[in-house]
Amino acid sequence: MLHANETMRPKGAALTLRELAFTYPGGTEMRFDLHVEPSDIVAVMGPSGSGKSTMLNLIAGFEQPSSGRILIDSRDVTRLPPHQRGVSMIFQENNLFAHLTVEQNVGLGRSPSLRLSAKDREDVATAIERVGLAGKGGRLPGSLSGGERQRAALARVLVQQNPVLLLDEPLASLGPALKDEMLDLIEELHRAQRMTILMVTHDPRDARRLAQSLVFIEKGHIVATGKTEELLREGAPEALSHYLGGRSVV
Ligand SMILES: Nc1ncnc2c1ncn2[C@@H]1O[C@H](COP(=O)(O)OP(=O)(O)OP(=O)(O)O)[C@@H](O)[C@H]1O
Repeated sequence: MLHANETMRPKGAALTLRELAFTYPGGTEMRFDLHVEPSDIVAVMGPSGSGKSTMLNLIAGFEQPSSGRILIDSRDVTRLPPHQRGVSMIFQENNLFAHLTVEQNVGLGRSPSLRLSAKDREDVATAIERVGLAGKGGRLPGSLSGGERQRAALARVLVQQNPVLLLDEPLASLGPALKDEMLDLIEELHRAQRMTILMVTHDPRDARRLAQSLVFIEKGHIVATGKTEELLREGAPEALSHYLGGRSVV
């Protein structure tokens, strides 16, 4: 369904976290060190409360680290506002403005003031079509299903054309069939745009399906990284095996 073309050309950026430190008021310090190669897809796993969302929020610029650096390719984005980082993020839900149509929500990915050129409008329409929402551009998010709303959020990512995409449990509220469709779509988008992807998931099947690499976080630190298959097999580090319970066996 998707093809890379002139307007949506392949790209991805290396992502590096260097001694990135952050502490919530009254919490203990989290510290992240990570390097992701351009266009890799990385699954981020770990127990509830371990810091997965916090790490993504730091990368996106929604939280500020107390020290350390975030590099996207060789650009230091640590102190840049979110919209200047080249990072898109999709959450579990509430990715769309309820009072704006699908078209407008997607258009925001190109212009925050929705001043769109003819070319922008064309790209918005193409993106909406690519995620399978043709004919639904005039709808408000409230009249879409949960899966369709997540598709609209992906269409916005397409027009943003950022080299890094962060997915914070984007499939968690979807049933199994819809989840599969979304995974297919994410794979297709990745083939077309080659963005570097970090995806938080609690489901080892999602990790296996999409991500070559896996990062395991515990208590605010990355305690294991490696190839997804290897880490998910028996013999994974103790903390990861414990977290996975019986689910690690292929
Ligand atoms: N705004 C906040 N203020 C204070 N503490 C917070 C805040 N947000 C998160 N925390 C705490 O920071 C820790 C890490 O939270 P985070 O949301 O990053 O975990 P997570 O791994 O994404 O969890 P989950 O899998 O449940 O979504 C938790 O102990 C959480 O209670």
